[in-house]
Amino acid sequence: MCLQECLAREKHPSNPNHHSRQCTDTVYMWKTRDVNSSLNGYTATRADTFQVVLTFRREKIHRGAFGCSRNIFSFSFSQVTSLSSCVEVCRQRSRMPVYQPGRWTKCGLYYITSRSYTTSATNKIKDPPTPHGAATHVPPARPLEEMPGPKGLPLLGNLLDYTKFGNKIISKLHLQLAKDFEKYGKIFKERLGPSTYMVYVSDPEDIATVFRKEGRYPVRGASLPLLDVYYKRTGKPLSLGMGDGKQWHDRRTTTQKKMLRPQAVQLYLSMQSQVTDDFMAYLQKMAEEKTELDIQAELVQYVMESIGTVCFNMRLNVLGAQLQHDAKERMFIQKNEELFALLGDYLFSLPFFKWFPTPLYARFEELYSFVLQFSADLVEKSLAKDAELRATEDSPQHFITDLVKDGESIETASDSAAALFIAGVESTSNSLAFLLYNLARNPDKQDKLRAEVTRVLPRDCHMTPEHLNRLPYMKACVKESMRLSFPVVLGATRILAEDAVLGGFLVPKGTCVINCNNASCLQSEYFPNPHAYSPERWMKEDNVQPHPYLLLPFGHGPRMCIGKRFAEQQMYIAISKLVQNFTIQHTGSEDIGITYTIFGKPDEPLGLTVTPRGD
Ligand code: HEM
Repeated sequence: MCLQECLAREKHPSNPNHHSRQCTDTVYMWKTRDVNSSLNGYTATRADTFQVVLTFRREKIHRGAFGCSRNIFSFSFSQVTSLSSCVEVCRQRSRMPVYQPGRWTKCGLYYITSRSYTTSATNKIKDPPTPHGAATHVPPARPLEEMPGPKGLPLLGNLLDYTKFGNKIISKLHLQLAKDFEKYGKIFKERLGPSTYMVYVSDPEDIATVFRKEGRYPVRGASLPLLDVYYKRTGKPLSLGMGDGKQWHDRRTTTQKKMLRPQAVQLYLSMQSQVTDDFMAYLQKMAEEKTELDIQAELVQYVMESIGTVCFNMRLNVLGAQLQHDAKERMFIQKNEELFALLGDYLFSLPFFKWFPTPLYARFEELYSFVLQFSADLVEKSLAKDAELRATEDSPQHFITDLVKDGESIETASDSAAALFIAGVESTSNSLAFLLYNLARNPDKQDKLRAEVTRVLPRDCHMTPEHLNRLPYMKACVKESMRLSFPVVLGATRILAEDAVLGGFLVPKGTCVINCNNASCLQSEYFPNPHAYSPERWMKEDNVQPHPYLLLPFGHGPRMCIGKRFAEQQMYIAISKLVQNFTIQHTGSEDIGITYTIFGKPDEPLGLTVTPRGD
């Protein structure tokens, strides 16, 4: 029975000449039924208002908890030709995922006639009788070879695109990817070498599928070949976050308990708050003395001090220090920055250095040896200080010693602290710089954030977990800044552990897939007015939340960034205290772009000033 017939049968009980009313509530339990086969065949013909209610269980990523999302959309009948197309429009508008068993719970369908009254009579729409033997129409997945993408050379494929002669220079990769997505759609492939394919995806549903197919020990695929060669040559044991399989997993397990559990990270909150308060005092003093500051450089030193306090449980005293050109700390900052630039440049390059040590490899080794030695010296000092402290204090908090207590060897624990320090400085300082920039460019948002912070956090008070829980707008500001200024050159990459259907193509197990959050984050389909800085998009009161896989700046799943919570906590404290005490202004050029190493950096000085607030 089609809808037209269905409506024609329904008469208002008191006035049989009037067509009705609310036609039906729950049409289908989508958990068990396929949307296309269920809804096709009902053709809407009347120009009445038509509402579709979609309800599904939303998986809250990272926590394993579930929530429910309900969306209602109205159409006139003339806008739709069939219910399935209408439901699909709603689904896309509300950015709900495509139907999956277990995720969808209910799809309700209502009619409100042009006379707009309803009766209690409801009429359940039944499935159209399926002709015997007719198969549900699910288009078969197409082979990977048919997926669109840039044509490559016969043997090399697209490899040369990633050299300095090609269009995929890492520093501006995001711009080329945006063009590719526009040209090929939400998914495209490249060939690296004779038969190795790499697939780029930007649809959040495809991104979710990739994470579901990443396997127990996810493999990133786009590894850092310079590091691989370094560890092979030197024979040193692989550091935290390196290698794959069980070896990677075992190396990470103990450390991750200290870093990703909210309670564990909160233990470091007061240390990070103290460093932040000292930073505020330093900025205040500089303002009083009318000293001009390079805020970006100050942020790097601030993050270094803070992450150093966490990893080594001691102050490095780089905060606000006027570091001499040849000071080891300054050299660490510079060399670490160059190190990440080299790692990024050689992400997809032809690794000649695997076979013979090129000058580039020699430079890399020099830089890496320096930052490792710098961190190892800090570890040594830290352990000596800890031993001293233990003589007087019962159990002072100490990252390395705590890892040892949990079963790590002292060498492994020390190596973890060093690795985290190296990774943490370069990543977080850049994200923080962009956050300040975005707030400076949007004074109304900055004022709104300040109002929230003022309400929740007394001025001379250390940040506590309770304060953090009451600052949703601040968290939205951080999220939105990461959306606009995506912090890593590519979203998380994965080698598929199983075959997957992505964008209608069958992508075989073993293929490297790149989840391009940096592209999806700027698509107007998902984020209306995508270039505007609008933290409100992430606020709970906004009914329609962005799809949970659209923005994953720290990756996702068992291989996600191990420093995520530390980095977030760092940014939360810093930005709350900064807006509370200062007005952040932007005096630089209009639109500052991003240039990528592994991490995104402003491509010119940000031109930020901070002015103390009198209130
Ligand atoms: C804004 C700051 C940061 C961003 C945007 C960021 C981003 C990322 C991303 C995208 C990954 C790959 C995740 C995946 O494949 O799913 C990653 C991995 C990693 N990050 Fe971060 N990160 C940040 C801060 C930090 C900090 C502060 C630390 C250390 C304290 C850190 C240590 C690591 C490590 C060790 C890995 C490798 C994990 C593994 O493979 O097991 N990151 N990060």
